[in-house]
Amino acid sequence: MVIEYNGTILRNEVAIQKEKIYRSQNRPVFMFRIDSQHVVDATRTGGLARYINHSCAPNCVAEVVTFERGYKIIISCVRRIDKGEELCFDYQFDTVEGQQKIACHCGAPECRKWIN
Ligand SMILES: C[S@@+](CC[C@H](N)C(=O)[O-])C[C@H]1O[C@@H](n2cnc3c(N)ncnc32)[C@H](O)[C@@H]1O
Repeated sequence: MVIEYNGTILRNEVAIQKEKIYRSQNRPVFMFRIDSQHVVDATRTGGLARYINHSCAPNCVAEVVTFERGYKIIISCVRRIDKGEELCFDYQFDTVEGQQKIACHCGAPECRKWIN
């Protein structure tokens, strides 16, 4: 394990409302989907893991671990990481029809060109 992605677990409906509020306040939004019903909101309560970028050839993986009392998002390395190397994982965003595409700048030879 490298780091835990901390934040507040929200139901979808609440997350949608919160996102609207953050955007109206010009805040960057940091959210991680854990399943079809829940999102971890790291915008106000999150730690450093929220700053981890996407890569199509990542050195880490994000896994959702389910407990009796909730969830944890664990970021683990998938290979040796050199000192000073940026941490990254594959966001595995779903492609949503009509949603604005985000160009990927990971720079990997196998880059898929888009994050979503
Ligand atoms: C959780 S934030 C990551 C931290 C962010 N780079 C920052 O400085 O706050 C996710 C956002 O970062 C940007 N991002 C992350 N990985 C990227 C990549 N490989 N290429 C382009 N943009 C990326 C996208 O705008 C994405 O929506």
